[in-house]
Amino acid sequence: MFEPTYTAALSRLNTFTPQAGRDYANKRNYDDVAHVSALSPYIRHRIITEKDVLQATLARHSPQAAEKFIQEVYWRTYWKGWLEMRPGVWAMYRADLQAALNRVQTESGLRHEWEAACKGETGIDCFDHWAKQLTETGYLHNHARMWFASIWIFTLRLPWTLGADFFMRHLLDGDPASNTLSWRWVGGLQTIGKTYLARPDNIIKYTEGRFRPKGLATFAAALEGTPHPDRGPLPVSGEIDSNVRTGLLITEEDLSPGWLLQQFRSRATATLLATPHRSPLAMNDKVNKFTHGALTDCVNRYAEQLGTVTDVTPETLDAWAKTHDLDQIVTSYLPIGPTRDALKNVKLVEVIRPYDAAAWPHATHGFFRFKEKIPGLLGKMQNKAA
Ligand SMILES: Cc1cc2nc3c(=O)[nH]c(=O)nc-3n(C[C@H](O)[C@H](O)[C@H](O)COP(=O)(O)OP(=O)(O)OC[C@H]3O[C@@H](n4cnc5c(N)ncnc54)[C@H](O)[C@@H]3O)c2cc1C
Repeated sequence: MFEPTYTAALSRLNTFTPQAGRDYANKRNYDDVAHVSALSPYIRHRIITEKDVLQATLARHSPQAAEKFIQEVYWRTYWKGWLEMRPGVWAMYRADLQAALNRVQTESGLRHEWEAACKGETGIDCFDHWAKQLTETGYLHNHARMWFASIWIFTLRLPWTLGADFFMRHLLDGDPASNTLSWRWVGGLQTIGKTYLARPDNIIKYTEGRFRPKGLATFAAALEGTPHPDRGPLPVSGEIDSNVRTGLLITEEDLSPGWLLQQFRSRATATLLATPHRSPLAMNDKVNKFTHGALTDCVNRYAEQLGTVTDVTPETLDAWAKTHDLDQIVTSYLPIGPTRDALKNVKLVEVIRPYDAAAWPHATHGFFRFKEKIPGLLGKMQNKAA
């Protein structure tokens, strides 16, 4: 269903764009991929960027007509900015997940229920269907993700971190900010006291009667958790020194390095995948293949500007830089998440895209406040290179 190439991303964008106006606003909540873009695996890895998607949308629709779709694209941006200012939430998720996985090792009842949920063997037919759809295709509609997370937390009463990890292992678009914070939102940890309850009438309506679940939780009491850490400063973009020997690092966080290559000449390029670090457990091989294929496609697209290309690991990156006699390694900013964690001991010049730099400072509170800035952000975006 998802070919990991720029050509496939562009083709999907072109096919979807005519629908990004009223059709999307009216039908996007139906659990049917025909009414949404299915662009997330591409945008997540910046095979095409948020800016590409927004510009294509605005070339076809007015900002008013495509308001809903534009807002959805900005949800990703908002979540990323929010997490950048509270990196402790990601660290807490990873620690709580490890604790939940330890419980799975020692508590056979929990292990049994967790395995049944992951295999789609709970007896709740819609939930079982989505579990299988996710593991088989690497994609779920947004509404299905919300219902699934809600049933996981409030009906099956499983630890939310295990559910978030299940998504991270199988989603082609598995994203530390969107995934962690959406699961927290469903469980009532993100917007304090506000939970999301999956209701049978809503599922019947938006699956057009395919599912009529019985026995779902009728009440969703917010989970208890540590309060949000205080908001910290945003990261500052690195400055490229154009007088020294420079290499480029490409990671799965940004597979459109053209905007960086306009700023310096790369003597050599290193490529690094941190996909296996998305979970302490084994990743679905479809996810590994998707990021690997997308990285190969990126290298082929930019081959003439990259110099010698070498696959590296966090452990071999320094040695690679020495071999090529580099003074600096430039990369697109690594957002909070597994790639950043894996490279925490390596000195890099991380450059933040102007799109992110303009939007992230507004992710201070809830999305409601953020979305008021969207018209201004769209205006700024048109004048910036990336
Ligand atoms: C529990 C849960 C977990 C999620 N985990 C992830 C994840 O790991 N990775 C991920 O990319 N998205 C995640 N989402 C957000 C959202 O479900 C997906 O981005 C969306 O379903 C992707 O499908 P699409 O491209 O067809 O979306 P469309 O409806 O076509 O939307 C267009 C684009 O807008 C962005 N977008 C839309 N809705 C959201 C949203 N709620 N939050 C953030 N961005 C959004 C995506 O980039 C998407 O490609 C999660 C949502 C929930 C409720």
